[in-house]
Amino acid sequence: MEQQGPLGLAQQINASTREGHDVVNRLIMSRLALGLQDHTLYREGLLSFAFVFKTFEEEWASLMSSSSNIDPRIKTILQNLYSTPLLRTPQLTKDLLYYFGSTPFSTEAPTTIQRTAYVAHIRQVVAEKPHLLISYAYIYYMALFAGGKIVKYQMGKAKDFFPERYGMTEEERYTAGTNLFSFEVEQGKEEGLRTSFKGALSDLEGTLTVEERNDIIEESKAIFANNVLIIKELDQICSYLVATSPSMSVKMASRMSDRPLVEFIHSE
Ligand code: HEM
Repeated sequence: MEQQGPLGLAQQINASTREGHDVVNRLIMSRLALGLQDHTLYREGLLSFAFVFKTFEEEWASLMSSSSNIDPRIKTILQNLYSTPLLRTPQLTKDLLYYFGSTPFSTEAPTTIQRTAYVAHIRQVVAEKPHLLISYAYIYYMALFAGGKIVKYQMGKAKDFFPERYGMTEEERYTAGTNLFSFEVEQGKEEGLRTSFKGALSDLEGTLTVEERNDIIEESKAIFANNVLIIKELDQICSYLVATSPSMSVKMASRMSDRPLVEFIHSE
C-alpha cells in the first residue's frame, strides 16, 4: 500500500540516502567492468557482501526466535518482514561455491579489516537497537530489485566471464553465477517479493516511535558509508590479485590497454 500525505519510511530512507546511493552506484558501476574481466576479482566482491547478508540474516533469525526477549512490537515487525525467498545467504553460498570451485574460501569469520569491522558493527548496533535490522533488510533487499537487475544484465553481456565447471553449458554457468540476483519463486513473481516487502513495511511502520524511525534513517545513511569502505577495500584486494597473478596482468594489459589498472581503480 503506497502512503499518501507524509512520506512513508521507505521514501524517507530513499530521500535521505540519495547522495550516498549515487556515490556507491558510481563506485560499483565503474568497477564492474574490471570485476567482469575475471571471476577471481568478482568473487571477492561477492565474498564481501556475503558477510554482510549472512550477518544480518543470522541476527534477524535470532531476534525472531522464541529465546529472544526484544520488545514484542519490534519482534512482530521483524516477523512480518521476514520472507524466505528474499534470504540471500543460501543464494550467495551457491554463487561462491561456483566461483571458488576447488579453491578454499570461508564465510565463517572475515579476515580483512573492513569486512571484520562491518560484521562487528552490524552485530553491535542490532543488539543495541533491534529495529535497525529494518534498515539492513530494506536497503540490501530493495537494492537487488533495482541496481541488482542492472548488474545481472551486465553480467549476461560479459565475454568469457563465467568459469567452466564440469561441462556446464553457457546458460547453466550464467545461472550458477547469478544466484545473488535470482529469486526462487515462479517466473514473473519476483516483483511481488518487492511489493510485498514494501507493503508489509508500510503497514507496520506506524507502530514505530519517531525516535526509532529516525534511528532507521540514520543507520541507512551509515550503510552507504560502510558500503564505500567495503568497495575501497576491494580495490586493494583486487589490485593485489592482479599484481600477483601473471596471467591476469597480461589479460588486463591486453583488454584494458587504453586505461591502466591503477588509474582505472583510482579514478573514482
Ligand atoms: C551496494 C550497492 C547498492 C545498494 C545498497 C542500493 C540500494 C538501493 C535502494 C535501497 C534503492 C531503493 C529501492 C526502492 O525504492 O525500491 C535503490 C534504488 C535504485 N538503485 Fe541502488 N543500490 C546499490 C547499487 C546500485 C547500483 C550499482 C546501481 C546501478 C545502476 C543502482 C541503481 C539503482 C536504481 C536505478 C534504483 C531505482 C531508483 C528508483 O526506483 O527511483 N543501485 N538502490
